[in-house]
Amino acid sequence: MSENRVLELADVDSGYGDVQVLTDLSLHVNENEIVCLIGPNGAGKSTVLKTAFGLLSPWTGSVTYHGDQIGGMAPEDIVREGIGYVPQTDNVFGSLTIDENLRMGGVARESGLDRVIGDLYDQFALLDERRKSKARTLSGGQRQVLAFARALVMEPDVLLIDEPSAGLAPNTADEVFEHVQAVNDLDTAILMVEQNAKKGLGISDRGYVLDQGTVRFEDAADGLLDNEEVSKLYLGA
Ligand SMILES: Nc1ncnc2c1ncn2[C@@H]1O[C@H](COP(=O)(O)OP(=O)(O)OP(=O)(O)O)[C@@H](O)[C@H]1O
Repeated sequence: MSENRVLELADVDSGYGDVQVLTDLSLHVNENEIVCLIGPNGAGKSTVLKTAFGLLSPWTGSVTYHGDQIGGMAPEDIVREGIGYVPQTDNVFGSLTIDENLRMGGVARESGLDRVIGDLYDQFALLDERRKSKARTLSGGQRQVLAFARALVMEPDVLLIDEPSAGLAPNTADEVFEHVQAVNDLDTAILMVEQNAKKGLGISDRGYVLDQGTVRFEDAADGLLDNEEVSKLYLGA
């Protein structure tokens, strides 16, 4: 294996209760990559992130982080290992200030909290300016940025992001995608679920098309964008 795999799901079956959603699903994220998961509603994209983050245990198959098994570990332990997760909704505490939200993101840190939060304020000026404001006063796009920053307080090697552009106006979504790229530029690999497949792939290195709980296509992002079958079936072309 030439590349350095941060996260890998291999031959995973997973689901809710006795309802199977993922079937024999395999995908991976290499160091410093942005990988985009696309596919129709209900394909199982969010379920992949939940299985990688320990919110669901794989029924069969393996989930590995830097080659170590993490399948079945609890989310609080997975966070300590170095995986961050930004869910699609309810990803910040509206009644807490921006600063309090960031500190909550670091409760599992043993040291260095002030240093890392200082670095995040340097990176995200809009958060720095509003430190003492309640998170509920932020716009949808700003809230999304706070959710990224909160997950970054643990300095993860890989960040799982569920539909960062959901519910945002196109211009705001573009700004959020720029922040995703900025996070990646600082050496955090990203596995992102995105409904806006063209834009999501547009900022990604590689992508996977999920349908009915399994991978139908995988390729470089440009390759998926240029693939006629993928375009016709999944990109609305
Ligand atoms: N908590 C749950 N309990 C039972 N079934 C669930 C649960 N969450 C999701 N599902 C089902 O799992 C399947 C896959 O859902 P998932 O949210 O992973 O799809 P998705 O590809 O992310 O779709 P969307 O774009 O609509 O979010 C769907 O049929 C959904 O109804």
